[in-house]
Amino acid sequence: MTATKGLEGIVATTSSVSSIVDGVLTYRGYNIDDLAEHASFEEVAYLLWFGKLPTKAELSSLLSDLSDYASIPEALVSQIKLYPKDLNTMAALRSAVSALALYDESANDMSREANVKKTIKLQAQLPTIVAAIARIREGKEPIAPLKNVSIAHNFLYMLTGKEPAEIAVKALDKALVLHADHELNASTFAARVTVATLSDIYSGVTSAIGALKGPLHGGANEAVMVMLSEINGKDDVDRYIQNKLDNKVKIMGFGHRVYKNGDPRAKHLQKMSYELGQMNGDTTLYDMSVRIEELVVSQKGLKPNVDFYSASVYTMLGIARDLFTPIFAISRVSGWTAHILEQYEDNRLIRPRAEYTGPVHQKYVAISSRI
Ligand SMILES: CC(=O)SCCNC(=O)CCNC(=O)[C@H](O)C(C)(C)COP(=O)(O)OP(=O)(O)OC[C@H]1O[C@@H](n2cnc3c(N)ncnc32)[C@H](O)[C@@H]1OP(=O)(O)O
Ligand SMILES: O=C([O-])CC(=O)C(=O)O
Repeated sequence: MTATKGLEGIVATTSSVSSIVDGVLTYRGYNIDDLAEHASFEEVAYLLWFGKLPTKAELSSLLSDLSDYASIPEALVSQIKLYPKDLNTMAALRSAVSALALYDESANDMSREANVKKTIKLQAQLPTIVAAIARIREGKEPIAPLKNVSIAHNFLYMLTGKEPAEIAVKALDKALVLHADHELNASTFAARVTVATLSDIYSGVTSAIGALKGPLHGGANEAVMVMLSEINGKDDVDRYIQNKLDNKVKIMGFGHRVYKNGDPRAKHLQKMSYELGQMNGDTTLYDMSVRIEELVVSQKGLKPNVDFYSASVYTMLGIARDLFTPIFAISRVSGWTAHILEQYEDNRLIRPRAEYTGPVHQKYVAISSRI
């Protein structure tokens, strides 16, 4: 038995949810460029869950379910109020989603029907939970979700209590489309491993949130913003990046396990970053990002991934840095749950082997004789 570090190149499952072939990302066979240009996030979520684009009637029924399920239990709000104010938002989200299972009578009902309902509930409730965490940690009361608006619209509204600008809703909606699914990324794999034991959907999503939190995965978007805020304007980019590269420090938002010629989602976020900068009359973050890209591409041959330009996009939308990764979760829960449903459909326990590298033939030594 020989291990492959990080399971690189190992095909661990079959899936019909999304694919990456020759650098092209598709959801259920639809190219991400096409979806980013034309589809709403809710249409994409429907596509991921049910394998086809919704008709008008199907979409309107989904929107109505999402609206009906968007509130969260009062007891959960009370729990969030007990979290420390200087919380880590992803840790808070992980805890809150785990707790959500306690308030769902059907949490352990493993029928397809119950799991589809929980899928839609999780999608509806995650934005409400994230907005509640964001407000409560600032000492504010959470804001109840609006009825009959998109997830992007509702989330921005629940953060501030103000009607969001149409351009902000459109930008966030597109970002949600771009983040919705990504084949067997680490958090999706974590979700599939968890539910393959026939554990419940909340356990799967809680595992996934834990995996997404790390800076080598979803946490990189926040780390990109930390980097941008440490750089003193465009003229300071070269000094800062050179110093990191000379010291072999990774530049967050660059590189990818699967894409070696660039992440197809990055160009959409780059364009949004440019457009939002133009609209706000300040392209500093965009300009800095472009210069960072030039340096990292020329010196390391590494291209930006989905996390790189999303940092400047979210900042220009007025969103706090520590909400970037939770926003990733708001989108990716659509993909996680699509994979969980797929796993349940044709399940087998996921249990690979490890190549043992420790000592052998050890003899037990009584504690009195140990040194
Ligand atoms: C949504 C997402 O999850 S997208 C990914 C988000 N993560 C990041 O942006 C974090 C920064 N990037 C990385 O850490 C990596 O590129 C990963 C984790 C995304 C992919 O990692 P892997 O396929 O395991 O590549 P690995 O980390 O082994 O890197 C291979 C080589 O490239 C280098 N490298 C990889 N990424 C970077 C980077 N961002 N900056 C500088 N060097 C890098 C490594 O140092 C390593 O060099 P070495 O061979 O000289 O030691
Ligand atoms: O696929 C990966 O390894 C990481 C990624 O880009 C994602 O999850 O969107």
